[in-house]
Amino acid sequence: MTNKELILASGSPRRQEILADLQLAFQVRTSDVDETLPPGIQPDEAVKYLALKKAQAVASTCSSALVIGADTIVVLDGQILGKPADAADAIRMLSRLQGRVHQVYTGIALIEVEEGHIIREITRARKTDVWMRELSREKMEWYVRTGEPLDKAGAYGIQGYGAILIDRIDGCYFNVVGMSISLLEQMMEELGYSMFDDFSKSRK
Ligand SMILES: Cc1cn([C@H]2C[C@H](O)[C@@H](COP(=O)(O)OP(=O)(O)OP(=O)(O)O)O2)c(=O)[nH]c1=O
Repeated sequence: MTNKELILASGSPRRQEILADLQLAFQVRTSDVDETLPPGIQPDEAVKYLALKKAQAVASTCSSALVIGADTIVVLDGQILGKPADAADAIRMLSRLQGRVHQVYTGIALIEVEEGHIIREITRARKTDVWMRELSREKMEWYVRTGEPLDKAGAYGIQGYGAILIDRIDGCYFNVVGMSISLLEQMMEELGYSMFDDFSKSRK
């Protein structure tokens, strides 16, 4: 058992739901980091870079904690697609993704803080291949009208109405939603913790 707090440094409702569904005791603390990427950075490095930035911004305000940061991007033909700027941008993104396979990368950063100091920090990234089916203009317009695409990388959410757009995936489903549970547990184990032994609500 640990006396550390588990802190999710993310405003993403999807990431909060992932941890809540696992019955973990955690707090949410967000920061406002600049998400500009260094030019030419590779996708797996990009998501680790941003996940770490988000986690570091929150870790610097903690006294005794394990802080989780994460970042998700969609990559098509090697080009990074972030969140759409507006509905027209969402249609543009979906037009490019439909009928094709793309990659979703999510980076996770885990930072251990003790007595207000960062002791250890690790970052990992995972990739999932996602096949989106062919979509008519009407289908894309309907989907964008649901409002779902606007706050999501690649303009879709596999966990919502977006499920009807996706034919199949190769890799971790939770990695597409915003954070791979198995990768997070693996990272916790690397630091000598376990989600369920240390942060399960039933153990508090
Ligand atoms: C591809 C895909 C992305 N997404 C979401 C996950 C992330 O919330 C979002 C990518 O944006 P991120 O910048 O990774 O995260 P965020 O801005 O929502 O939250 P924060 O920066 O505070 O951590 O896209 C889905 O919910 N479903 C999907 O299928």
